[in-house]
Amino acid sequence: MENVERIVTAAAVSPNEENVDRALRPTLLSEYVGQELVRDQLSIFIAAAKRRGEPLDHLLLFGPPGLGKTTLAHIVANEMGVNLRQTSGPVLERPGDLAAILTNLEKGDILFIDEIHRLSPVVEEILYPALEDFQIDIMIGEGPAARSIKLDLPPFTLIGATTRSGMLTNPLRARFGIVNQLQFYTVEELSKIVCRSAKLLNVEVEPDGAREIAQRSRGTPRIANRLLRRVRDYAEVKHGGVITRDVADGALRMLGVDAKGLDGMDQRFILSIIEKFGGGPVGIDNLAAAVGEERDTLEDVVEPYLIQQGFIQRTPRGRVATEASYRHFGYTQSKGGQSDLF
Ligand SMILES: Nc1ncnc2c1ncn2[C@@H]1O[C@H](COP(=O)(O)OP(=O)(O)OP(=O)(O)O)[C@@H](O)[C@H]1O
Ligand SMILES: [Mg+2]
Repeated sequence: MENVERIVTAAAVSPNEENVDRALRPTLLSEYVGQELVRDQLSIFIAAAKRRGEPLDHLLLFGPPGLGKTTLAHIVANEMGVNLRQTSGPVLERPGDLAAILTNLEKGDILFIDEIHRLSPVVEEILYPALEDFQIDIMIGEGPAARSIKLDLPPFTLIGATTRSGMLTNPLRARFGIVNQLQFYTVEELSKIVCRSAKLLNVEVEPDGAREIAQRSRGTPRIANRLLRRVRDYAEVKHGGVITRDVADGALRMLGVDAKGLDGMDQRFILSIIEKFGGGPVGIDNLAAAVGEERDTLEDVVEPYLIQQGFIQRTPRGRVATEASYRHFGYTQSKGGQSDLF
């Protein structure tokens, strides 16, 4: 099914947006806003690895889309002063695809594999000895003449990124020395990101305007940057270009993003639980059918923020709408899960 474009979807929606992403990407750890725990850890590990003249330990980054995994991988390469080779799980179809990349790495390089949970099992097999002993076994020739040879690789660092750490196999996960989970950003952190991006985009934004955008960005820098660009258009056409709180509010309202940053998909998701399934519990497959969206998208993109904000709960019997959901949509929750509009 085609994904309808959501204004607050966390995934990059177009190649053009990926270019903007790149332009707004911080390049140093000190410019990377928030994620303090991750930043503190990495700065120590990076300093130690550099002092020993060794590559950094293999690093796994996980968390919902748009929180800064790719950005962080590039920052690590930059801080280590090494090259970064970028690929992704679905692109590496055959063992040879990965072997070709591995044998071309230089000492200390970083190999960044995005969507690492989507590596095929045969490709993953090649990766194990590569990560552990910096060696790969490759097959040369075919049939009776086929033989396996061992190749030494230069020491390198793998950075794996995934939105679903639960889908990684245990042997793969065990080979990462550092595992970091990225968290949703606070409004203060997102305000900082909006102000920084505004400067880079040459847009004038008042502190209250930045805050208004931050509050409605679903805890996600990519969304904050996207909303900033849309609000900028609105400000230029209607208000001489300056983003004030009122301008941001007007623009976001027009775009259908509500006061909590929930967009049409979030709203449909929560309202289905309340209106079609009596508040839940309801299984994710039934919900996916009810809102016309794929299960994976709901689980990776829509749900994490709604859970973090306390709008829904995941229980063993299915999804449940919380009191906060009922309140947000103007319902009272009466006993027995029935709901009435005030
Ligand atoms: N900590 C941060 N500080 C400032 N800007 C950030 C930060 N994290 C992310 N960004 C901004 O958000 C954009 C999206 O981040 P990024 O592409 O790294 O996300 P991602 O986690 O790799 O997403 P995906 O799962 O979709 O690949 C970046 O272009 C960058 O401008
Ligand atoms: Mg990415």
